[in-house]
Amino acid sequence: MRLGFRENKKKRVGFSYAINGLKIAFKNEINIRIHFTIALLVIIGGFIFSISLLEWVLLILMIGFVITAELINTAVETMLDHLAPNWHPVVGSIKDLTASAVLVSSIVAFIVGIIIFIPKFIEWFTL
Ligand SMILES: Nc1ncnc2c1ncn2[C@@H]1O[C@H](COP(=O)(O)OP(=O)(O)OP(=O)(O)O)[C@@H](O)[C@H]1O
Repeated sequence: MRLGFRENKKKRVGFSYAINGLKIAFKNEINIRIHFTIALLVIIGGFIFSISLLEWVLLILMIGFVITAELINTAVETMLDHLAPNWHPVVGSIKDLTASAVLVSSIVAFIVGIIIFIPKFIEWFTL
C-alpha cells in the first residue's frame, strides 16, 4: 500500500532531507561542486601553512557563508523554473538578486582568503 505524503514524511528524520538536498545540489549544480573543491583546497592550504585557530574559524565561516548562499540561490532558481518557467522580467530580477548574493559572499570569502594566505605565501618564499 502506498503511503500518503504525511505518513511518508514521518518515516524520515529531518536531517536526512537536508542531506538529500545536498545530494541534489551536488548532482545538478556545477557551482556547488566548484565551491566544495575550492573549500577543500583552502582547508589543505590551512594545514600546509599551519594557520591559527582564529584563521580556521574565519575560513570555516567563509566556506559556510558561500555554500549556504549557493544552496539558497539553487533553491530559488529551482523553485522559479518550476513555478514560473516562462520568461518574465521579475523572474529574471529575482534570479539576478540571488546570484548577486553568491557573488558578494564569494568576493568577501576571497578577500578573507587573501588576507590570511598572502602573508604566509610571502613568508614561505622569502625564507
Ligand atoms: N524565466 C526567466 N525570465 C527572465 N530572465 C531569466 C529567466 N530565467 C533566467 N533568466 C535570466 O538568466 C539568468 C541565468 O538564469 P539561469 O536560470 O540559467 O541561472 P544559471 O545560469 O543556471 O545560474 P547558476 O549559474 O547560478 O546556476 C538569470 O540570472 C536571469 O537574468
